[in-house]
Amino acid sequence: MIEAAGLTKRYGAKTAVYNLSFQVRPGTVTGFLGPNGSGKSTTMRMVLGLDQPTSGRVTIGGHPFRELPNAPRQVGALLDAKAVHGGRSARQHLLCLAQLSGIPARRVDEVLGVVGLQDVARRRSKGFSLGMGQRLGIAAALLGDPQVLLFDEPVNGLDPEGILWVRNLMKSLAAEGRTVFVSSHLMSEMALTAEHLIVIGRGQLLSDMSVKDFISQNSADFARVRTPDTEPELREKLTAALIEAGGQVLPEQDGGLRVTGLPLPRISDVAHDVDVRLWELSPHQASLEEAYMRLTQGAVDYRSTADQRIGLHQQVPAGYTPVGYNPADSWGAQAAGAPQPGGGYGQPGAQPNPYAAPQPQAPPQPPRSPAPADLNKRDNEDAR
Ligand SMILES: Nc1ncnc2c1ncn2[C@@H]1O[C@H](COP(=O)(O)OP(=O)(O)OP(=O)(O)O)[C@@H](O)[C@H]1O
Repeated sequence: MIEAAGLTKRYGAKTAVYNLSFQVRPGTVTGFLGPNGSGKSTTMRMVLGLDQPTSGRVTIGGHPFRELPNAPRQVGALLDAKAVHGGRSARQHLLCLAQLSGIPARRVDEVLGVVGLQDVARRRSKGFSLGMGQRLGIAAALLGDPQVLLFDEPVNGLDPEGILWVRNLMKSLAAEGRTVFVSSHLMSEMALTAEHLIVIGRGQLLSDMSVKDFISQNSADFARVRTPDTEPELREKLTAALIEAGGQVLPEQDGGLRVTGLPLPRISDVAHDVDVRLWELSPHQASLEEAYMRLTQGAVDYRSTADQRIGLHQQVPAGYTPVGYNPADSWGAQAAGAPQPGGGYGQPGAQPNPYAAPQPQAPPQPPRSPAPADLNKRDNEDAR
């Protein structure tokens, strides 16, 4: 098990990870999701002892990585697939790693077979495609047959067949009882691969729950309604009547309406009562990708100016406390120098929120906006 409590990392003035607490359990694939720059790699580097936390603590099986006896046999990781000596062949690269960790050479051939690189094992890795490089990185992670595996964006550069292969590999490793922690910025991919999700934004925990719970909490049902395009006033009339009847109504880009809070028959009755004809009345479910984008939209560092114009830009609200694992119940409360675990911003004992101060370069923030119309394209296309 991987356990983080109050994990914080600052690089000078930049807070990359803030007060992060979570557990990654054996026997399941845990997806680690967040937009670009949200702190996934920094967190993984701290798990692996490659970066020292500014405060807080992270352990594997109860020990900080650097104190693990024979760490390469216990923990395998793919962090940067390009971190390979390009002049060496795939086999030589793995042999060097194996020798450093006292792993027998026959294991090198085994893992080359597992990742499907046996036929190119003697080719220099500098000629490898991005996907082949990812496979070599995965082979290196598997070398010590470890119980704990971390993969940072393992499907980067892989073709659909490669993506499916990684997905099945992660699941089979977890089914063998291993702890599998996989980062991605793609909700759709994680929904197919992981059973548990840890979502972060700007280094902070946004959500920590099973994929099943994430779906049921975030994939709200809604109705799509369209009135005749030729009579725009009917749309306005129906909107007012539906709101009057207790529904929430959002306009969609194609002229339709997204209605929540009213069952379909009631919407039909309301339309009939105000004498509005309908061209469409259909049930839908918000996609998982949309739910993820809504969750993280306040925590995206890099964004198209077009997105800003349509009001997608929000800050993580001050005082926001994610629902999830609270390490105050275990050893987290004792972590040396750790901020009060579980203390959200604005709570007693919490460190000052580094994100609460207005960002000087940030554009003016609109109030929390309804679901942006352009996200509705994936209606009824639940990623699962
Ligand atoms: N060595 C460093 N020095 C300064 N800032 C850093 C350093 N490493 C990371 N950061 C910053 O910390 C933040 C988190 O970066 P990190 O690479 O952990 O995010 P990420 O979620 O892995 O992003 P991506 O999905 O783009 O790989 C970013 O703003 C990044 O610029």
